[in-house]
Amino acid sequence: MADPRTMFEKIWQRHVVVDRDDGYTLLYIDRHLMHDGSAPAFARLQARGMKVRRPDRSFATPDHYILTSSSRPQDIADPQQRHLVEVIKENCDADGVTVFPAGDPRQGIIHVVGPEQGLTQPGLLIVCGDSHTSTHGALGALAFGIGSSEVTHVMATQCLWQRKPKAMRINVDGTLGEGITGKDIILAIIARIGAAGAVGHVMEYAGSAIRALSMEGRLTLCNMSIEAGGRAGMVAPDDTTFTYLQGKPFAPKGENWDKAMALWKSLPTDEGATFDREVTLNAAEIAPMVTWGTSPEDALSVTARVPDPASAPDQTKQESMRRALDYMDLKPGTPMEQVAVDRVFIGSCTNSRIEDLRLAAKVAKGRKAQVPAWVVAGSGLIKAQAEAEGLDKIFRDAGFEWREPGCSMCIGVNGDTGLPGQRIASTSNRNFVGRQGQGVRTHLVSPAMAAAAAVTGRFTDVRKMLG
Ligand SMILES: CC(C)[C@H](C(=O)O)[C@@H](O)C(=O)O
Ligand code: SF4
Repeated sequence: MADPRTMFEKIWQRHVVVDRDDGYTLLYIDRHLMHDGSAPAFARLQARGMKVRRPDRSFATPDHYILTSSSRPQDIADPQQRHLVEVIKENCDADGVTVFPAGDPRQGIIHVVGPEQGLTQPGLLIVCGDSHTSTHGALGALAFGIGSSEVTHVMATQCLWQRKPKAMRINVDGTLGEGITGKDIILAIIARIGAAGAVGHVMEYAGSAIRALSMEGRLTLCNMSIEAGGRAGMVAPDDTTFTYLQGKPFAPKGENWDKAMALWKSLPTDEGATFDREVTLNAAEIAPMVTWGTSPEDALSVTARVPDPASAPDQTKQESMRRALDYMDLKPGTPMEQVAVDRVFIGSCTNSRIEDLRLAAKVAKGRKAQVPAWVVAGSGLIKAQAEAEGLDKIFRDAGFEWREPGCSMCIGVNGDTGLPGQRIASTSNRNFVGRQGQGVRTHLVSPAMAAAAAVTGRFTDVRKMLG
């Protein structure tokens, strides 16, 4: 029998065009996903008189610069941003690339749209000029972010030079408590291994708690692999994956489905395959998580207290903790549940899918938001589905704002920002200094925890509010 291989190894090998002596490998790309930020890469391609080589393998939608107050690009006040949103459609149309433009019901955040359209499939090699491309690994694809010049390279050649990453497995065994989500798992993982804990590695998430996760939960988990420094995140395809994919617009049909299934079932890591590193967590020990600092690794249970820099192992760490606490305006020893929030944001490619909105609505139902709270669905289709289920009404009745799909306040390059000094409970993936606006203090939480913060005005253990 052949040597046991990891899922990453199997997918990597299927895409090797050539191995070069200097350690670089030319890989064939199955899917190239693009967003409005890919416009400069397109311009470079055009400057060389070239067109997209495989338009049938390329897909785009505007997300970063789109407004969430209106889906009409004409309403974007900043001419440069309006140009990015409009030109991606023009470029795609000119080269025959499928695009879901502003105003199209399928438009949304590219990492939400890919899986939703069935473009993301097990065994595929997927790239996009965006670090959160790791999201797509939730379906058993190998998916990673690339730089802008690499985007042009893929447009021109459908290939990409890469150094082979190492493989790491994160095992999460046991049963999650009620109200604990994929977001809490990934924050617990990053708190454990650190924001650089997986640098140079592809992370495979395994174990009974991962198998029990829905597709949405797995997408959240893989989305934040990059926040642990991982090159990619993956979950082996199983019945959850197949059920999710079946019938999606770009999923294989009929005989092709059966063929695809045969391949997909061969992808999971073989028994006895070895990883460069393994980490194990117990799902039962994971509480609703909240970040206190300015890195996703600064995460702890909502029942904990703001940590004391004096307890840090070395001086460098002590100083960085002090800086973070200063920016976040938090005092060591304060119970997280006593920290009041000024705003709430439910959205982003981490947590804007239907299950996220259902969970947040369950907490918001019959209660009243104490602070401004936004709900931004990840795509037009999710927004429509939520409306069909009456979730928008639950949110509106509870005083939440229901907006158009896009990256929105996850990054704030689109006008959706907080005010200096505001503290935001956010379902996004980055709590960096200034990420949601100058001087804004971001705390990463799950959609359930965000809704709980909205209706209580402070961080509240959502377990007390469910059931
Ligand atoms: C703008 C884009 C390139 C960037 C990324 O790579 O992730 C953004 O999506 C982000 O989340 O910071
Ligand atoms: S939602 Fe946020 S993290 Fe995701 S692609 Fe947009 S800006 Fe990046």
